[in-house]
Amino acid sequence: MTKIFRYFNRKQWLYVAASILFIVIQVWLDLKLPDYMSGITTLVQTEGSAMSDILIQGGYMLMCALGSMVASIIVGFFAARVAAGLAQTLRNCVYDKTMDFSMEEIDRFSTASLINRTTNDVTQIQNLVAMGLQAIMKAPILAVWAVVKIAGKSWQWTAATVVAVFVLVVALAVTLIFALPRFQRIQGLTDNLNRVTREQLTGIRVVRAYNAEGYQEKKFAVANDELTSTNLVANRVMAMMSPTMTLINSGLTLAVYWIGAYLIEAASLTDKLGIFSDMVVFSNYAMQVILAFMMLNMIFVLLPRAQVSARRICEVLDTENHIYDGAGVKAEKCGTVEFRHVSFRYPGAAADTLTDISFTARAGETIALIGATGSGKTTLINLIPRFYDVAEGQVLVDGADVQEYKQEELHNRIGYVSQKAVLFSGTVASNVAYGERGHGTVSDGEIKEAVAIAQSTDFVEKMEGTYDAPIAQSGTNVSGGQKQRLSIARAVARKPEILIFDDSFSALDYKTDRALRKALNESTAQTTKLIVAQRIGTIRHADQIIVLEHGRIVGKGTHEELLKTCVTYQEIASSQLSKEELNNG
Ligand SMILES: Nc1ncnc2c1ncn2[C@@H]1O[C@H](COP(=O)(O)OP(=O)(O)OP(=O)(O)O)[C@@H](O)[C@H]1O
Repeated sequence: MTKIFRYFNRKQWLYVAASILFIVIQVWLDLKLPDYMSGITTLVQTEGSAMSDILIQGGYMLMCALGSMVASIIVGFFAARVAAGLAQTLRNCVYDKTMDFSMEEIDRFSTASLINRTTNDVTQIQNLVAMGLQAIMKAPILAVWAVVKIAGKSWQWTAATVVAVFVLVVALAVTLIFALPRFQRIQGLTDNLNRVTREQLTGIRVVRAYNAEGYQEKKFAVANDELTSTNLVANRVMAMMSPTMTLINSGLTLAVYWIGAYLIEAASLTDKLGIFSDMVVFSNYAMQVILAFMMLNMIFVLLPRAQVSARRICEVLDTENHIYDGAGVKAEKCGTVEFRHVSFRYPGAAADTLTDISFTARAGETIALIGATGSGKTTLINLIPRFYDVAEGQVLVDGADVQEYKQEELHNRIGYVSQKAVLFSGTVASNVAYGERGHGTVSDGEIKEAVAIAQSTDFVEKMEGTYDAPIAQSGTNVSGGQKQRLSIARAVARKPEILIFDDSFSALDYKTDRALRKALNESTAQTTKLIVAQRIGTIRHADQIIVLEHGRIVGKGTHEELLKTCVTYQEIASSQLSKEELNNG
């Protein structure tokens, strides 16, 4: 939890210092009240006291109470500012860190957990700081000050207060021992619930089409029940604290008056009044001590959760990113890609996904990757933008190892179209001109040109607002093929040296596929293209086709060469092409 304090900025520390000042003022005013009360008790019991004297004392009490209220409001205001500011800083830090994560770290934490850590966990810290700043600071100041005030009054009363505080501390400790592990589980179970809900909502069409609502509901119910029951146990344990506190509080008042009754009875007539007055004052101070611990109790309700959240946030913030920037490369942008004896294994996997991959794509060439599903095509191209680092060998872009590049420099050389087309909420234009490319922003003309190359002009110009037509989150208001074409337009608009298409033509009809490839070849003749494809038709004119099987290259060459030399390619081709097409190469 203390690690989180390093995220306070100077201004927030100033607010904390100001809060402490106002808390001291508040405690001083609170503890002045019993003094005036003692004065009033004495005045009431003294013969000949004037009413005006009592009213004056009462007026002072009122002023103290009002002053305390104002100080408390000011502290609340500062605490809210500090808490909200810290929450904002933490959200920014976690978000920035997550953005820097490589796929390895994202896979390790899971998307649902990262979202939860950025939102729910940060809120837990915010709540603790908002409440804690008032209570954590006030409680010890109040407790110590009140103890100083009552010390020396009567050892019997002091002993009763010590016993009450001891019982209170034991009750707090027992509660924490039971509740803390449960609060730890609650955060993990919340992640799980988020994961199940997310999965269900993103796959809602499949769920409906397969009448799997019942199955999903059961999955959700299991996650929900587990979270609810853990929550219930933890909260029941915490709920015990409030009556325990009230019991101790009432018990102490009773003890103070009981002891007081004996002391008054045993005292001489002249001392009786003094002891009675002391008793009233002492019981007030003793209440303040208990109040301080009750405040701490409030913190202990929030602290365990916040502690777990702080640990989860720090886990993200302290994670060493496996992929870090290289020193930077000044290599001329020409568009060559070379794999030199590359092997790769996913973290935790038992075997290599790619083994000894070597090939070269020269500037302007089109390299196609084909192979059965799971043969490693996506994995291979993901090594070029350095989504993962190789285990062995080297991936070179423009003659330099990708690990030597600053990631931004590397990504500026690449236009990447992922297997699953991704669009962001915004407009057609904002999606096509997305991101930074290192050589100025994408102009309107370039957007139109890229949309035309991606064979999207027709449907974009039919949309209401054309290039400014809204695109919903994840592109749910355009079709799968339209989404793919806009993703291609986005890559083309970057005008990179290297274009990577990961099975990006799969949702296109044959006519559009052909037209798009023709337009791409004409307008991006100088650009090196790496195309993952399932259809032979998409890649048969590539300069080099690489055939992958179980993560190894089993064939390399042109369509005609592979038809003669590579059995795997022949099998793929014979399943897709007619006899004449096969015979004609
Ligand atoms: N993030 C990951 N973590 C662990 N293993 C993975 C991960 N992604 C892919 N794999 C595994 O690596 C292998 C190669 O997957 P990859 O996605 O590269 O295949 P592919 O040839 O692109 O398949 P497809 O044509 O179906 O897209 C598969 O066995 C897959 O299970």
